[in-house]
Parts: sequence; structure tokens; C-alpha cells
Amino acid sequence: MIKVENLHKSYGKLEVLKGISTTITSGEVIAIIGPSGSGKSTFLRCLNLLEKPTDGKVWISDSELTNPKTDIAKVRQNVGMVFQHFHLFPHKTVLENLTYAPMTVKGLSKNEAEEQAKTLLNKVGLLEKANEYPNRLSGGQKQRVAIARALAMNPDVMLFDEPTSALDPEMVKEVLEVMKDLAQTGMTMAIVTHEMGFAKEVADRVLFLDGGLLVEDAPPSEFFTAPKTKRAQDFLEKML
Ligand SMILES: Nc1ncnc2c1ncn2[C@@H]1O[C@H](COP(=O)(O)OP(=O)(O)OP(=O)(O)O)[C@@H](O)[C@H]1O
Repeated sequence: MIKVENLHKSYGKLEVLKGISTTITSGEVIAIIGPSGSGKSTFLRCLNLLEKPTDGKVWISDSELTNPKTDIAKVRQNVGMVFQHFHLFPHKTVLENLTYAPMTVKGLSKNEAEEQAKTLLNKVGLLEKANEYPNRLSGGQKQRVAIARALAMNPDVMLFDEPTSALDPEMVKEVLEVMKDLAQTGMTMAIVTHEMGFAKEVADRVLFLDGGLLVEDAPPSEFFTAPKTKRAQDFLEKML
């Protein structure tokens, strides 16, 4: 479960998030969409405090991350994050990318971590790349490794920040398929995306942000067929 209450974020005088409140329940898949610069990535990054909110509260499960007494690093261990540009460790093999955090942070033995890593690589269709270095992989393969690496910490929640935006079009589908499979396992997921087809098909709920405000919060069946606001109508006209 993720809950935000009256979330504000400013960079100097620029107010990027202007008071957002919502709850993402366990197992829900949320697509965060909206025009460029509307605050989507900032919102997502505030959920695990990669960006520190200027005001408002954020909870993950029972922990309030915005409470200074909370051990944020500990809570983050249960939150996987996937970025637009993969952020794999370039000098580690694919397998080492997956085993590093479970061994160093969670104290798994090398054998345990490798067993788990191989299971995950098999799930994302990349077991045969276990001993390769990231620079030998395509963008789509790198992103599938990044997803597997995030899952290796056995998180309760997965955050995705435009995971397919840096990919060549022919690689988008393989990454979305992995995410779709993950959604079907009941993982709680929040995804900033420009992939409207994916949002329509896979998300339980769409959050439409515009100008730092949560303008619409609705299931895709409602949002895509009957958006309530002019801002969402205009946005969809351009996107679809
Ligand atoms: N670290 C930062 N310092 C200053 N301004 C920032 C910073 N990060 C984001 N911004 C500004 O905040 C606004 C919202 O950015 P954000 O990346 O959250 O939007 P977005 O909706 O994800 O956009 P896009 O779809 O283009 O990625 C933009 O005007 C951006 O320039």
C-alpha cells in the first residue's frame, strides 16, 4: 500500500506538485500519465523519497517516509525502482547485477542469491545472458535485467519511471510483456508511462496529472472513453 496526502514539491520558486492525495492499495497497478512537465516523474520519485517532498506525507505500508524518525533505507529495500536509463552496474555481469544487493544488503549467501537470480532471469527470458556484461545487451534486454534486479530484493512495491521511453520501438513490447506478467502476479505497481495501450490494458487505475495537480483518477475503462475534464480530453486527442 502506498498513500500520499497533500503532496507538494517545489524546486525554488517552481511549484511542480501542488497538493496530491491518493492511495494505491496492495496489488493495484497504477498508470501515471499526463503532458510533459506535468510532474509525473517528480511524483513517482517522491513515493520513495528519492525526491524529498516540500510538504505533505507519504506512507509505504505502515511506514511514514516523511517522518524524520523513519529508517528510509530500510523501507526502500521493499520498493523496487526501474528507471528510463536502466542504471545497471556496467562492470558487473548480468548475474552479479542481480546478486549484489541481496548479498550485501539482505545477507543472502552467494549460492542462494545466484539461485534466485537465475529464477528471475529465466522469468524475464534472459537466463542465457547471465554471464554477459550489460554493454553486450540490447536496450530491451538491459531493461528486462533492470526489472529482474529490482525484483531480486523481493519488493512489495515496484515503481517504474518511463521504463520504455529510451527504447527503440521494436524493443518496447518485450519490456511491456514482462511488466504485464508481473502485474498478473499481484505486484503493487506505479508506472509513469506514455504507452496508452499498456495503461488501457494493464492498469487498474489511471492517474492523470496536469500542471502538478491530480486532475483525474479513474479506471482506464472510464478515463479513456469518457474523460471528465477538458484537459484530459485535449491530452488524449493528441495521444490516441
Ligand atoms: N531537479 C530538478 N530541479 C529543478 N526543476 C526540476 C527538477 N526536476 C524536475 N524539474 C522540473 O519540474 C517539472 C516537472 O518535471 P517532471 O520530470 O516531474 O515532469 P514529467 O511529467 O515527468 O515530464 P516528462 O513527461 O517530460 O518526463 C519540469 O518543469 C521540470 O523541469
